[in-house]
Amino acid sequence: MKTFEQLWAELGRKAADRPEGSGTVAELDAGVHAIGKKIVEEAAEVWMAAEHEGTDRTAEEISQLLYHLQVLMLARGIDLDDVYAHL
Ligand SMILES: N=c1c2ncn([C@@H]3O[C@H](COP(=O)(O)OP(=O)(O)OP(=O)(O)O)[C@@H](O)[C@H]3O)c2ncn1[C@@H]1O[C@H](COP(=O)(O)O)[C@@H](O)[C@H]1O
Repeated sequence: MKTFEQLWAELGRKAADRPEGSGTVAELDAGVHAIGKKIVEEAAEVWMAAEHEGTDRTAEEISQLLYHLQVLMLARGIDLDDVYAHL
């Protein structure tokens, strides 16, 4: 288990160190357009899970959506504080 902030720190390190086999590095290399499509796909899966599946499945889909949102933030150079400023 990890928190949103712990995942953010981990993904930041992956983006900087670019370790072999990292899905995050591959997704960053695919670019903002591809990451955006992944976000839309995961958002739809969150919606479907919330309507038709259980709490655990919905939480899992939400975690994947949060992951892809963080990858997009890295791709666009957006920090947590940039987002928190709008909450
Ligand atoms: N939390 C996640 C995470 N959530 C979602 N995903 C990715 O998003 C995909 C979503 O799963 P789906 O089943 O919806 O997608 P799919 O269509 O079956 O898979 P794809 O064909 O799209 O890859 C997964 O296959 C992962 O590629 C994640 N990939 C990585 N992480 C975490 O990110 C960290 C860094 O990961 P790496 O960069 O891969 O080392 C690690 O702590 C990981 O646990």
